[in-house]
Amino acid sequence: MNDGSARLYTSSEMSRADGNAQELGIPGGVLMERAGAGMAREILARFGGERPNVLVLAGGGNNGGDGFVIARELHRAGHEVRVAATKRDLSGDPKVNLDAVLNLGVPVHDPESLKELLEGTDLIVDALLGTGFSGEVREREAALIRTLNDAGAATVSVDIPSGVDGSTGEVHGEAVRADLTLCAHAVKVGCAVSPGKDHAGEVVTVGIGLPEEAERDIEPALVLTDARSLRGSIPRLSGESHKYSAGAVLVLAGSRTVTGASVLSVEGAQRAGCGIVFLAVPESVAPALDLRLTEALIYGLPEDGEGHPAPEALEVVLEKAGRASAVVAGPGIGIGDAQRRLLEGLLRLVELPVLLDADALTNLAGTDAVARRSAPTVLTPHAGELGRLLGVGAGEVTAHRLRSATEAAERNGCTVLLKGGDTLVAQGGRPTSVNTSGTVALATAGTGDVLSGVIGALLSRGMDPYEAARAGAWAHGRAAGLWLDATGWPAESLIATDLLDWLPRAIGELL
Ligand SMILES: NC(=O)C1=CN([C@@H]2O[C@H](COP(=O)(O)OP(=O)(O)OC[C@H]3O[C@@H](n4cnc5c(N)ncnc54)[C@H](O)[C@@H]3O)[C@@H](O)[C@H]2O)[C@@H](O)CC1
Ligand SMILES: Nc1ncnc2c1ncn2[C@@H]1O[C@H](COP(=O)(O)OP(=O)(O)O)[C@@H](O)[C@H]1O
Ligand SMILES: [K+]
Repeated sequence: MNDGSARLYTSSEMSRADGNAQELGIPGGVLMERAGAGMAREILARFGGERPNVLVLAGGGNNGGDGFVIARELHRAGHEVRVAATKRDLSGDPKVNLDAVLNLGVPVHDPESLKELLEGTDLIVDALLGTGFSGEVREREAALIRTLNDAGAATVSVDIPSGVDGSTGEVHGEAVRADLTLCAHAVKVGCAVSPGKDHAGEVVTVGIGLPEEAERDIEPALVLTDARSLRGSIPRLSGESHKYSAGAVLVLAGSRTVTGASVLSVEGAQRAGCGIVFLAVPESVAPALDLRLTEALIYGLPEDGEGHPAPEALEVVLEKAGRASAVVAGPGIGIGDAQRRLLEGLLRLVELPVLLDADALTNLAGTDAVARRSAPTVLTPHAGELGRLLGVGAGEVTAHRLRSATEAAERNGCTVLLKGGDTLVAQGGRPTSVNTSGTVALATAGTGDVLSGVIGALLSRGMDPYEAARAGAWAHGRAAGLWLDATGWPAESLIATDLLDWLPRAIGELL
C-alpha cells in the first residue's frame, strides 16, 4: 500500500491510477467509500468537538459521491448534517451513496435554497466539482460558489476547491476559498500551484488504500519538493577540497546606486557553502563593498559616466570567470544597452553554469542569448520578469504559472525557477517541481538577491541546475520558516539579511 503523501497528481494521472485499481479488482465504489470515510474522520478529528452544523454541497459526479459518504458518516457520528445536491437522477456509485443518505433521513435540498441553508451552518463541505472539472465554471455552479464564499463559514473542500483546475491550479471565474482541502490519495496539482494553492488552505492527503501496482505505469508530470526528496543531493567537502574545488562563484551584481543587491547575493552564496566569491561591480563602488564584504574578492569594472559598466568591463568579467565554477548575474545591475551587451558577451563566451536574475532577465528579454547557449543556464524570474521574457503581461503569467514556466524553459533550453508562494522549477525532460517550504514572510525586498547567491553556490559546487534550483528554493524558504519559528516575530518584520543567519541550518537539513 502507498499513502501517496509526497505525490503530486494531475487529474488524468489520478484517473489512470483509479482505472488501474479497477483492473486490479478494486471497484470505484470502494475507493469512493474509503475516500469519503477517511475525509469524514479527518473532519471529525478537527471540527467534531465543536458539534458543528454541517452543510454538504454535492455535485453530480464522483466528487459529489465522496460528499454523500462524508454526509452519511458525519450524520452517524451524531452531527446535524444537511445536503444540497445539484442532481438527484444520478447513476453509479454517487447514486448508491445519495440513496444511503436519504435512507438515513439526512435532508437533501435543492441548491436553489443554498443561501438560506447556509444561515445556520458552521461548517461547509464543498463536494461540488473535483478532478473531472476543467475550463470555466458554468454560471449555475459559479453562483453556488459565490454563495459559499460569501457565507464566511469554515470550509473543507473535497479533493480540490471547486472551480480550481486540478491539473494546473488555474482558476477561470469563480472558485471556492477553502480553509482545508482533503485530497484523495495524493495532492492534486491544483492544490499546490497558484492561484489554486491560494484557494486550498491547508492541504491534507487521505489514504484510499491504492496498491502500488496501480501506479507503476504513471510518471508524474510534476513533483513536490520537500527535504526528503532532496536529501543527499548537495555535494560535500572532502579531505582533498580546497577553496576553488569547494565552489567558486563570480557574482556580477550591483551598480553605483544599488549596492545592497550585491551584498545579499554574495552573502547568500557564502552561506550556501561555496569556497570563494568574486564580486564584479562598477569601480566607483568597489571600495565601499570591499569594506563591507570581508571574505569576498571585489573587482572594479570600468564604468561609464552613469555608473554602468563600460564596454571594456567584459574583459575583466571574462578574466574573473576563468577562475570561477559558476556565475550569478543580474541583481541591481540596472537596465541599459551596456548591461545587455555585457551579458550577451558573458553568455556567449563563458562555458560555466550561469544564473540570471532580476535586471539580467529584463536586459535579455527579446534576445536569443540564452537559447543559443549549450552550458547550463538558470533563470529566476518573478511573474513580471517572466512576462517580459515571454512577451506577455505579468497577469498572464500569474493566471497560467505552470504553462508559463514550462514554455520559457522549453523556448530557452534552460532551467526556469518561477518565484512565488509556490516557487516552480521547470526544465525540459524533468518533472516540474513545486516547492513546499515558502512563506509569505519572503515577500520583502532583497530576498530574491539572496536566492540568486544560494543557487549560484550550489551550481558552483557541481550540482545539476535543476537540482540546484530546487534545493536553493527549498533552503531559502526553509530559512524564512526557521526565522519565524525562532523569533516568533510577525512575518512582515523579516528582512532579507535575516535569511543569512538561518540558511546554514536549512541547508544542513538537506545533507
Ligand atoms: N479517481 C479516483 O481514484 C477517485 C476519485 N474520487 C473522487 O472523484 C472525483 C472525480 O470525479 P468525476 O470524474 O466524476 O468528476 P467530478 O465530480 O469532479 O466532476 C464531474 C461533475 O462536474 C460537472 N462539471 C464538469 N465541468 C463543469 C463546468 N465547466 N462547469 C460546471 N460543472 C462542470 C459535471 O457536470 C459533473 O457533474 C475526484 O475529485 C474525487 O473527489 C474519489 O471518490 C476517490 C477515488
Ligand atoms: N507570497 C509569497 N509567498 C512565498 N514566497 C514569496 C512570496 N512572495 C515572494 N516570495 C519569494 O520572495 C522572493 C522575492 O524575490 P524577488 O521578487 O526577486 O525580490 P528582490 O528582487 O527584491 O530580491 C522569491 O524567492 C519569492 O519566491
Ligand atoms: K470539491
